[in-house]
Amino acid sequence: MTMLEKRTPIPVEEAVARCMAHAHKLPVITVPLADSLGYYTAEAITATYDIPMFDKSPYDGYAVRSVDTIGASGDNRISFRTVDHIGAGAVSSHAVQQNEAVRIMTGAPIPEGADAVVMLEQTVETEEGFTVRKSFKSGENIAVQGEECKAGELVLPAGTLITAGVQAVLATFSYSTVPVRRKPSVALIATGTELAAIDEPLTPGKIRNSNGPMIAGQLAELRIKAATYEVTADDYDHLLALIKEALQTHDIIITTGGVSVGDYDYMPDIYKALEADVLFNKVAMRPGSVTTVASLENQLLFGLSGNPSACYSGFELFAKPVIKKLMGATNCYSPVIEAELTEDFLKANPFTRFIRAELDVINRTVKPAGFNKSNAVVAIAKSNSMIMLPGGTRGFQAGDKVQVIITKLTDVASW
Ligand SMILES: Nc1nc2c(c(=O)[nH]1)N[C@H]1C(S)=C(S)[C@@H](COP(=O)(O)OP(=O)(O)OC[C@H]3O[C@@H](n4cnc5c(N)ncnc54)[C@H](O)[C@@H]3O)O[C@H]1N2
Ligand code: MOO
Ligand SMILES: [Mg+2]
Repeated sequence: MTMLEKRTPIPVEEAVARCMAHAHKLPVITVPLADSLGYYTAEAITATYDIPMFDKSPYDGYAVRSVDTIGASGDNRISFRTVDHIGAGAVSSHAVQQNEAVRIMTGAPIPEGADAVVMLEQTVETEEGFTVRKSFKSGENIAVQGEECKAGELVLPAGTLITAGVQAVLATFSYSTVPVRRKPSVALIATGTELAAIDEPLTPGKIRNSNGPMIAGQLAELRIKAATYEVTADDYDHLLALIKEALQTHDIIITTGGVSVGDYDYMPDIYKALEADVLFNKVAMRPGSVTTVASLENQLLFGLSGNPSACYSGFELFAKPVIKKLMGATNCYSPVIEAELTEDFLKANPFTRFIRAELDVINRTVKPAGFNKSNAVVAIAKSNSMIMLPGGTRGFQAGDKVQVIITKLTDVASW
C-alpha cells in the first residue's frame, strides 16, 4: 500500500489563473472566409474605405435638388422632369439641373447636382416626370458616404469571435481569406475499466461512457473537433503509452477519470512519469475538486474528474478559457450575471460550489437543474448555466441573489 498523497486545495480563481498563465496564443494562419466561423480575428479589422463608399439612395425614388422643392405644398405641387433612370450598380452621367430628377433605385449613387431623394410614394406621376407636395431639406433621404465608418477607422479589434456578422464585415473589406490563430488540436481520452462502448451490452458493473461524447460536444461548441481516442481501461502502462502517443500530435490532452486517490486512479502517476509540471491537483470547489491540470513545454493536460457533473464543470471552468486564449480571444471567460434564486439551496458550502442550473435571462431568475450531485448527468443536459456559491457560506434561500455563469447562450427552453 503506497502512502496517500497529500493534496493542497487552491482557490478556483488561482487554478484558472495558473491555467491561463500556461496558455500561449497559437500561430497565425489564414482560412477561407467561408470556413472562418468560430475562429478569432488575429489582426484588427480596419476600414479600407468609407462605408457607404459613396452617397447613395436609401429608397426607390427620384434624386432632386432640394432647392427646387422649396415652397411645395398640397396647393402648390412642384413638377420635375425625369432625365435619367438608374438602378443599384449603375452611375448616372447626368448632372441634375433645375427641376430635373433622376429616377433612382435603392443603393444607387446620388447623381451629381442632386442632394435629396423623393420616395416614389411621395410623388404623383406626370407625363414628363412627377410632382411633389412637400419641400425637402438638403441631404434628406441620402445615405451619406462614411456614415457607418470612415476609411482608417478601427472596425473590429483583434481577438473578436468570428460570427456571421463579423463575416459580413470581413466580406465588406474584401477578406477572401482571414488571418486567425489556428485551433488547438485536442486529444480526448475517456478512462475507466467500467466504461462500456455505446453499443456494448451493459454487463454488471459497467456504465456508459457519457463524459467522452459530452466533452467532444463541449469542444464542438467551440468549433473544435476532438481527436477521440479509444476508451481506455484503468491500465497504467496502456494509458501512459496512449497519452504519450497523443502528445506526439496534440496541443491539449483531455482525460476524464482516474485522477483522484483511488487504487485504479493512474493519472497522478502518469503526470509523474511524463515529468509534467502539475499546476494543481486539488481545487477548493465542488464538484470537481480533484481536477488536475499539468503542463509540458507548450502542451497542457487536463485531467478532468470521472464524475460527469465534475467533468463538465472542470471543462467549462478551466479548459474552455484556455482554448479561447490559445485561439487569440480577447474575451476568454463565459459571462457572469447576478440572478435571483427561485428555490432554496440549503446545503452549506465549505468550498465554492457550482450548480448546473436553469437561468431565465429575461427575468434574471435561476434554479438548480434538478438532481445535482457530482455524478449527475441529466442536470447538465437541462442546464444553461452554473450557479456559483462562494466557499465558506451557509445555505441560500429563494429570493437570494447569486452569481451565475452563463454556459449556453441559445436554445434554452425558458427563453
Ligand atoms: N478517498 C477519496 N475518494 C474520492 C475523492 C477523494 O477526495 N478521496 N474524491 C471524490 C470525488 S470528489 C470525485 S469527483 C471522484 C473523482 O474520481 P476520478 O476523477 O478519479 O474518476 P473515476 O474514479 O475514474 O470515476 C469517478 C466516477 O465517475 C464515473 N465515470 C468515470 N468516467 C466516466 C465516463 N467517461 N462517463 C461517465 N461516468 C464516468 C465512474 O464510473 C465513477 O463512478 O473521486 C471521489 N473519490
Ligand atoms: O471532484 Mo468531486 O466531483 O468534487 O465531487
Ligand atoms: Mg477515481
